[in-house]
Amino acid sequence: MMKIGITGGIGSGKTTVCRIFENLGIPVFYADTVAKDIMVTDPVLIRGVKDAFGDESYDAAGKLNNKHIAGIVFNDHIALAKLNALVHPAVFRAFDLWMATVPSAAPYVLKEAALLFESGSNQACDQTVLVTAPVPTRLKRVTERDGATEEQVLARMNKQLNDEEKIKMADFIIRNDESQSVILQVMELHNRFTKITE
Ligand SMILES: CC(C)(COP(=O)(O)OP(=O)(O)OC[C@H]1O[C@@H](n2cnc3c(N)ncnc32)[C@H](O)[C@@H]1O)[C@@H](O)C(=O)NCCC(=O)NCCS
Ligand SMILES: Nc1ncnc2c1ncn2[C@@H]1O[C@H](COP(=O)(O)OP(=O)(O)OP(=O)(O)O)[C@@H](O)[C@H]1O
Repeated sequence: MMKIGITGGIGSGKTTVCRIFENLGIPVFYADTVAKDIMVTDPVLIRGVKDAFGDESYDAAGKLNNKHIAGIVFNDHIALAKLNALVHPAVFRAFDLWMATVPSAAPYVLKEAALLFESGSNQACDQTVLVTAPVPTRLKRVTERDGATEEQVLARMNKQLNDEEKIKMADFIIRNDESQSVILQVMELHNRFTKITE
């Protein structure tokens, strides 16, 4: 089964784009959502997170204290590397398990990940798609969506590769800058990927 990796910086709109592919019947693995899920369900990972960032990383009910962890890792690159080293291998394993559940009739699957290139996960994909949008647009989207400050969003942006670097690595680009139809761009790629697998 052909695997397409899809990525984009914070607020680029990759999840929005993936919802369109889902409406076309394409199975999508949301790595960021799965990461959040396993961080509260995988006992080995929970122990590792507590050891690295303190017991206050979880509340009494076992809910992840996102603010606490984000406050540490997006201000300290060594702490972020430690978190990534704990979470990313577990997400790779979850992806392999998910692949085994995909209906064989699906023409291809998408793996959506904020850190597709940074984590090396692109190497296990047949093709890659990058969703781009100008930085001011992305800042506006995320501050409105999450109620975050520009500084908080910039701190995350600075921990991700910039678009210039990712454009060089990606096979296809979807421009989500509101100047052209995203649906048409998705349809064009969908037709191309479907043809490859015919
Ligand atoms: C640090 C955490 C607790 C912050 O939680 P919070 O609810 O505030 O943010 P959320 O998970 O919704 O992420 C929002 C966006 O932040 C950016 N971001 C998240 N984690 C990272 C990271 N490790 N490096 C760079 N950017 C990141 C992405 O653009 C992501 O889509 C959480 O993001 C986390 O556990 N991250 C580690 C897992 C990870 O690497 N996820 C992303 C790729 S799989
Ligand atoms: N073309 C667009 N026009 C208007 N709003 C948009 C557009 N694309 C995305 N958005 C909005 O911008 C916000 C960010 O989009 P989305 O959550 O898809 O981005 P993302 O790349 O998945 O972000 P993150 O890395 O934070 O997970 C959302 O609130 C979404 O509804």
